[in-house]
Amino acid sequence: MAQYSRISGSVGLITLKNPPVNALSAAVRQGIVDTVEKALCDPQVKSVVICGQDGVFCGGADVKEFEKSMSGPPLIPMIHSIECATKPMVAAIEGSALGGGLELALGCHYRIAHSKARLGLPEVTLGLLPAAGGSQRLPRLIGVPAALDLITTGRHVTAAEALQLGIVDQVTDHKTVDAAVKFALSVAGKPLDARRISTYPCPVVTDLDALFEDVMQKVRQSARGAIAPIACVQAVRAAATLPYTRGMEREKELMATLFTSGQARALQYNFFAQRAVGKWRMPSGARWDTSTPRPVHKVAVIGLGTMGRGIAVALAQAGLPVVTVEAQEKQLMEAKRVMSDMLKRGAKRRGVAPPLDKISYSSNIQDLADVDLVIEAVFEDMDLKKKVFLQLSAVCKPGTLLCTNTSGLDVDQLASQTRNPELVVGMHFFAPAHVMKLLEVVYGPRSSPQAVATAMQLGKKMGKISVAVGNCRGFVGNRMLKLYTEQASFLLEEGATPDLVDRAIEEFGFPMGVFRMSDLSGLDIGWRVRKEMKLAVPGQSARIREGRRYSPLGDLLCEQGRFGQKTGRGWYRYNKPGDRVAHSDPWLHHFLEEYRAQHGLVARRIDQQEILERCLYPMINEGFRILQDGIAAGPEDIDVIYVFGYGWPRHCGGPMFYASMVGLEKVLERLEHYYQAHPDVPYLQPCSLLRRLVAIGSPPVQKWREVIKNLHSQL
Ligand SMILES: CCCCCCC[C@H](O)CC(=O)SCCNC(=O)CCNC(=O)[C@H](O)C(C)(C)COP(=O)([O-])OP(=O)([O-])OC[C@H]1O[C@@H](n2cnc3c(N)ncnc32)[C@H](O)[C@@H]1OP(=O)([O-])[O-]
Repeated sequence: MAQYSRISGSVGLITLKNPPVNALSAAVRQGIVDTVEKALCDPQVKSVVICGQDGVFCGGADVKEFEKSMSGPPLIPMIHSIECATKPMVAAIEGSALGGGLELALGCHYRIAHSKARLGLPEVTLGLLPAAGGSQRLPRLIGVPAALDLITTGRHVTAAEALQLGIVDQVTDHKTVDAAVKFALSVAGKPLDARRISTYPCPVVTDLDALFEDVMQKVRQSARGAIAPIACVQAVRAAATLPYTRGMEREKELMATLFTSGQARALQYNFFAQRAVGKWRMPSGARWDTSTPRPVHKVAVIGLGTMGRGIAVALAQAGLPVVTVEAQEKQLMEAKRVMSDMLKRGAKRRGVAPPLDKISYSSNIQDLADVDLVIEAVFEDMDLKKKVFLQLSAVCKPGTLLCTNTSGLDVDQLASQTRNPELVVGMHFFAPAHVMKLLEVVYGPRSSPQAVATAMQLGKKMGKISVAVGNCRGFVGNRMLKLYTEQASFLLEEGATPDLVDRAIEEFGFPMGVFRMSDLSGLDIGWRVRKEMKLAVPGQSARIREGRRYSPLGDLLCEQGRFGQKTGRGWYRYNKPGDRVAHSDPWLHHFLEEYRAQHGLVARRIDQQEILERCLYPMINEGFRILQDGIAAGPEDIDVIYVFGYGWPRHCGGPMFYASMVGLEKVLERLEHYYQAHPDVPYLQPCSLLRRLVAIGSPPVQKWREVIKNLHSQL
């Protein structure tokens, strides 16, 4: 909807009304067409201001409409008619002007923005391009290099940057609509020919071919298989080389390919999934909107290894006072030096003062008496963590939330050490914790909804995408990852090499293959856990343990001191310890051959399809088990965890969305096939939820929650 009024005698005011972001739904587009016509026909009106209600200009096209057949007036002619208007049209931009919202503003003759507004063309993040003239108008307005940057990354710019780039004409700290009305009065009756961006020639670029070649190469590299960034470059190239109308035809053509692509569906699903995970619910029925978080004014981090340091830095960067505790004096001093550097670097990047005074350092746990929330990040050892929780329970004031950053240990066992188990939750950060977006908030059977709400809110304050999940070994992310890494080792036993497996995974779109990733994080971490579980026994190379297939390859490498990058040797060879460039290692290939000979294994040719199916489908199957067990509330939770914590390519949606794209029947059939071929790997057996979904006709991923709910109600 759009509302029309006349103010200050001669200014027509059009207000977009579609909360919460005034997206350009069919009704809003119709409203704009009608009110623009009204303003142009009103002889009293000399100029027009377009604004959005509730402090938001416009969040762009209504993405929810993309799934339906299009109705209402199309966007392109609507914006074109605004540009052609014979009365000055002024966009008053508050909050956001994104995508179609900015394209609408670019159709106006002038743009006034509030200093806190943010502008951008983020269509690429939804698998699209700015196809309401944005790819053709923006380069004409701000030049090709700047437009390429904005359109291919989708980044939002501040009003100040928008002014500097020439996207807006004026920035105000006052009421934007008032400033726009004043401006509209001042330009009434002035000629408009020079204000119609579509008539501008695109600013000349010397050596256009070299520029586009360079940008295309960079985009291809960072896109990791995503098609939208490439189409964005092609569209801007059309703006730089073709007249406007032909450029618009090219924009339309490119958009047509993207619009119906699986990647666009995946990215748009992911956009809504990110928002869905904020609306968490627990199996008890507790929910995000009925649980009130406790106030958190002061936080503590105990244990200053890599994770603890990153967490404390992220908290300080979010503006929270943090008390850090590390028992060993030497480690404490080293952490202080490293964390100060991290804070300074981060502040320099963001152009702010480093929040050094937010962090205090102590070696005495008694200093945690007055904090509201503690995040324990000591060594991943249950006995040690239990001791820490016992101490915390005695030291902290009543009501302090006690959180553990364990990556998979039983949160409930830790809770049982404390006076108030309902105040214990897991806060599983991902390394480096001040950079990675994901946070798994893990509730145990006794965690209170208030504790979950508090951890979720703290995650939000820290700029994390937080997902609430239930308590089980490895939670969601690591529980699924275990099968992925295990399958990769099995593939080596059967004839693959680390390079072959990694190439297939990286071509799929992961930033790093499974073995490169293992070398980066260190093979010794998993080895230590397996030794604790008595699964790994030094000197043993048996391939069946606890009645099922086991690959001792990782253990055998660790026994040789090959821990990955840090030792300069792992699944790959590095020029020196700590080096990051992985080289294929003839030693390893020879070692694999000997290993196969020792176990009577005959190497066979393994193709890319098998690598992907063997690595990804068992993970997906485990994802279905996680849903069936109620550990994750819906497929969106799993997908968000994988995209933001494990590098799953966003344009494939996440493992569960990907399964729905591939077809659940196919996933089921391949799992059955692999289970038959490897009956000693129990988790290859298709899970009953997957079978159930296939049996009822493979409903779309958005409907799975309903099926799961019915399944649970029948139990
Ligand atoms: C061939 C056809 C030709 C078509 C031509 C199209 C051309 C055009 O170039 C395409 C586009 O514009 S593509 C679009 C390009 N635009 C973008 O990519 C901008 C996407 N939006 C954003 O980045 C953020 O929402 C804002 C920064 C706007 C607000 O952030 P915030 O204040 O943290 O708020 P929040 O929590 O994020 O959202 C609140 C609620 O609004 C919902 N919703 C939001 N935008 C929506 C939309 N466009 N739509 C629908 N819904 C949208 C959101 O789901 C949530 O709903 P819930 O039910 O309450 O959960």
